[in-house]
Amino acid sequence: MVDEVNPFESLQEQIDDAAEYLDADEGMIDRLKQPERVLETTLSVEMDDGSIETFRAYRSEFNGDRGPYKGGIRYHPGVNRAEVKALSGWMVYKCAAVDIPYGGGKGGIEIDPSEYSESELERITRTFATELRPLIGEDKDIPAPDVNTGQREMDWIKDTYETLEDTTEPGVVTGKSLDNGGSKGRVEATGRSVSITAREAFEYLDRDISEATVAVQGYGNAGSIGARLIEDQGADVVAVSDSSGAVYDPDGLDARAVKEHKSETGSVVGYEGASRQLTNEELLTLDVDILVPAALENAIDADLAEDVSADVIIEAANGPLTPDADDVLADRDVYVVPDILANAGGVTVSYFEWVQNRQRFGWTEQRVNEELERLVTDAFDAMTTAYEERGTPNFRTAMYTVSIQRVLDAAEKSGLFP
Ligand SMILES: NC(=O)C1=CN([C@@H]2O[C@H](COP(=O)(O)OP(=O)(O)OC[C@H]3O[C@@H](n4cnc5c(N)ncnc54)[C@H](OP(=O)(O)O)[C@@H]3O)[C@@H](O)[C@H]2O)C=CC1
Ligand SMILES: O=C(O)CCC(=O)C(=O)O
Repeated sequence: MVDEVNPFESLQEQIDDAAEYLDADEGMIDRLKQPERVLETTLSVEMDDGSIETFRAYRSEFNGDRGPYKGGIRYHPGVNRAEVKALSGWMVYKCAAVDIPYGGGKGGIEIDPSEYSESELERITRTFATELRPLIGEDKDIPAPDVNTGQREMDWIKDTYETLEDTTEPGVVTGKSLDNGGSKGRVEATGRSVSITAREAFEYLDRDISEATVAVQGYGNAGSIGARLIEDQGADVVAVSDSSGAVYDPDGLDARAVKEHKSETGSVVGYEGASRQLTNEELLTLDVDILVPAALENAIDADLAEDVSADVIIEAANGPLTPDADDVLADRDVYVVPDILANAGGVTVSYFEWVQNRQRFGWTEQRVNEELERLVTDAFDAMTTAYEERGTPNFRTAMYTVSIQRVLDAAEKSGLFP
């Protein structure tokens, strides 16, 4: 990872790059480059042995022009203020890309959750939810899962909020378990948009995805399901990795079997169907057709980008390429489907979950997946149209021009600046 690149500065650079193609007031663009507010707090929590431990925690509300703030909660030792600000900004432009009525937010706790028991994690999460209570609500700010959080944490947050508020408000968080008001298809949704956008990119380039080879960095929710759904289109997933290393087989791994192995042993490493192990760096530069970074920010910098051999990159992770890497890849004609579209399936089905919660009416999985397909392919078309008509250097800048214009239109038409 390239730690010295500040993801918040990357976000601002991405906005500036797109603004060059828009006829927008400079002040309006500056307004879209800063969060509206950031909560930074310390959680003090009792451990199982009776000691007290403290944790830094954050929630950034970036922009609410198009609707309530929306975005996940991350548990990771690398969480910090700049990262959370960047992630919340990316949410704004992601929700606008798929045209769902949300702004952007993101939160996190600086913690390695693998070092804590389930009961400690529950107390940590409930303490965070208590701190978040004044900010969140189904019309205000709606958290969801991100790295190292999932249904369990969302259920705890919902329960804490509803208890403190003495209400029933399932739409206060999304990504909940089905038993607690979650949506069918939410667990698979991020991987599903990864696979839909891979298919669309191959169609756009007039290539056959069933002939493609694929490497996936990160084998959690986004990466493992993305791999499985791309494999279902006939492609060969030849390499996958997690934080312990990578496994490789030129004839193709079995994405489901690797996931089972990881669930049983904690890592993809040691999967017996692989012909050999690789480092994460070797995986990122493998000679494959599709590369799917699905771990964390800054996985590929300009130097590494020179050695990337894939033709198409589908950004399942948020912010996996530095802006300099983007420039190198555009010069080398590597197509990058940007995070704000490729992984937008997660927040899109979160939106469907929120709609179902408000309607008190559950949708079938078929309906969820059809609506997801429609919103993601519409966004892909809007991106490629902007790419061709505006002549942007890459898909990312094209997608940002579409998203920023939508946010600007909402702000202007609401009479924000009479
Ligand atoms: N979950 C969601 O709905 C969404 C997630 N995303 C983004 O997708 C990315 C992954 O999130 P998600 O799948 O939810 O998270 P998970 O926690 O489910 O998985 C993260 C995966 O990344 C791996 N990883 C972490 N560090 C490295 C590293 N240095 N090298 C290789 N692999 C690494 C982890 O390995 P290990 O298992 O060993 O810890 C794990 O397999 C993030 O950028 C997130 O913001 C975007 C949209 C929605
Ligand atoms: O489902 C959501 O609301 C947000 C998911 C998320 O954090 C993301 O898209 O990065």
